Amino acid sequence: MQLTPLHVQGGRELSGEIAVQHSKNAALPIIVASLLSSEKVTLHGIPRLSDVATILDLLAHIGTRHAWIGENSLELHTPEILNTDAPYALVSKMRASFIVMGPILARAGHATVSMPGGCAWGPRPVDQHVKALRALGAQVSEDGGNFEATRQGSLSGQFIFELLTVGGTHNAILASVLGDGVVTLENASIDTDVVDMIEFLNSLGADIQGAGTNTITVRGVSALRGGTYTVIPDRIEAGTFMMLAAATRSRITLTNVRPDHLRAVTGKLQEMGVDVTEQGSTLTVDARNRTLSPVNITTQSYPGFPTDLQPQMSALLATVPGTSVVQDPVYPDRLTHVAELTRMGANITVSGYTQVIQGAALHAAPVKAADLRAGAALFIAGLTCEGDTVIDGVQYLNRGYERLAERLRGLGANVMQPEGLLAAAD
Ligand SMILES: CC(=O)N[C@H]1[C@@H](OP(=O)(O)OP(=O)(O)OC[C@H]2O[C@@H](n3ccc(=O)[nH]c3=O)[C@H](O)[C@@H]2O)O[C@H](CO)[C@@H](O)[C@@H]1O
Ligand SMILES: C=C(OP(=O)(O)O)C(=O)O
Repeated sequence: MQLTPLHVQGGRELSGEIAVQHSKNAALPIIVASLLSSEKVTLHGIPRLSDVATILDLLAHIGTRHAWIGENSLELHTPEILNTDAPYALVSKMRASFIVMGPILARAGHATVSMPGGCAWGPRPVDQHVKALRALGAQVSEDGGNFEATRQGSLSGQFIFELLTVGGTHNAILASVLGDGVVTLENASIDTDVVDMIEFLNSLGADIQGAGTNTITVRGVSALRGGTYTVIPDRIEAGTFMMLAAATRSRITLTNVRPDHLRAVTGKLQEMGVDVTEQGSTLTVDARNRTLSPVNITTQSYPGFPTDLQPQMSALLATVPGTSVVQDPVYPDRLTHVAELTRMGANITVSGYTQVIQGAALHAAPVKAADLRAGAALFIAGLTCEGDTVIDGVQYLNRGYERLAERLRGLGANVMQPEGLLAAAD
């Protein structure tokens, strides 16, 4: 859905407290994992986002009935798998949809899932998902833009991922939970979103060992029961707000945070001279009256600096005098923010996946977000400068940030609400 542009008038200090939403990237696989149980599952801490609406549309096609039972609580029930396919129209909207392959295959014995296609910032392969399922005994073929997976018996055996993949680890675990085989995944992702999905599945009776380590063992069980689970706080939203506080040289307190999930981000902000203090699930970022220093960043898998915060960090560093170098080898083409920040006066030179950023004051300009985190970067940049920054492509922000304009207005941000920004998920 095309939304009217967002108007941001910055150049003022922000202050106050903001509650961080629960994690989009943990919630999506947990919603998908609910497909493995034929009983009712209740999830708390589900952010109201367009990505959540998209995954619920896909699950409705597969056979899930859902009901919102509170602002951020959702009941899901999949008594049986009605359709074993995930069509292009639904998968192409959001790449995370590809992991429905695992649970459909587990419950129905076969699954047809459209190839996910590229993102705004470049290719996002799924070869590791396919290799893992094949190594564990499934047959996977490619036909007419779809992957078709079938299995005769339970999945079993060992797979060593060739690289760390969050989605690949999700998919392989989801395919292995039901049955009587034993699956060992080596070089598996230790990402917080993988750990959260495993804890959810184990709470329904799955037998998955090794969460948070590179070796995950899944012992098949005959069925999962229903249950209730609360999703972890969103470390990417928290990191976005931390960078917003630093870029606007403000003091902001974030609640509903897991500071232990944000060590790489906190460390870099401290290295820049930002004061970050933790107290339980609260984190205060203070950049008032400070001269910030440039830093170098290289993205990595968790617990390294996340690629999902690279554009926001680039926007912050574009305001910090001196030379910073930002490298994103995880997604080398994730650079759609650069041309738009340049329209706002940023001095960024790109070579491969490396940005060399010479910090300077930015100025307002009309800009366009081409993806979710690029949109967040432009939002941060707009809040650092006076004048009217008009951000087009607001629908991307709705993918990942719940009621962003309204919540930031609570911190004193001057953001005009475009029509439709609240109506993200139903
Ligand atoms: C919905 C969700 O949770 N999305 C996150 C998830 O995406 P996603 O799970 O898709 O990302 P992966 O962790 O799989 O990708 C990491 C790296 O592995 C590569 N790769 C991945 C799979 C594969 O089969 N082959 C392959 O080469 C990718 O191109 C990338 O370079 O983790 C990314 C990396 O932290 C984040 O940017 C996304 O926001
Ligand atoms: C890129 C993201 O999500 P996805 O993997 O669904 O594209 C993100 O959350 O920043």
